[in-house]
Amino acid sequence: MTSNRIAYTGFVAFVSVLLTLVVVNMVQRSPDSQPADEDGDKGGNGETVYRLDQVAEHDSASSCWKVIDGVVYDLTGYLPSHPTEEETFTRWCGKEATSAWQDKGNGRPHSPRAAARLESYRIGVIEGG
Ligand code: HEM
Repeated sequence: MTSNRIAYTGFVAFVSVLLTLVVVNMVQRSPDSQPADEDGDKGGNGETVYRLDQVAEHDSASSCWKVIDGVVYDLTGYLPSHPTEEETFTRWCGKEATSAWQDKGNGRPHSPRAAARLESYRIGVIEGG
């Protein structure tokens, strides 16, 4: 009787551990089951992949996304800090802005300090980019 009970307890413990492992495995394997931001799809490396038409919806000072070198940045929060008149910065919101970033519209590249700033606004990559 006692050995039966021990066997039963052992069996229940075994099944519990097994179930826990199965559940943990399922949760780890399905990052896609979490909703992606703004309709973006999760790419292979876990970064959100956006299409240009999704970026194009964020074309104003109230929501300003730009694509630079295939990377998507949400620069809404940076806008007030940019050291030019607002329009210089906002005219590129919602757009592919690599060339504007590279030459500032005046032929001069941004500084390494500016490039470091940029990285903190990264939200994903562009589809096929
Ligand atoms: C993509 C469109 C952009 C345009 C057209 C643009 C243009 C300019 C212009 C005209 C200046 C001032 C003049 C000069 O320094 O030569 C400037 C300076 C600056 N911009 Fe931008 N900018 C853009 C995006 C950005 C972004 C995304 C950041 C950072 C997140 C940034 C950070 C800075 C900083 C820190 C400066 C001061 C000078 C420097 O460090 O290079 N800019 N930008």
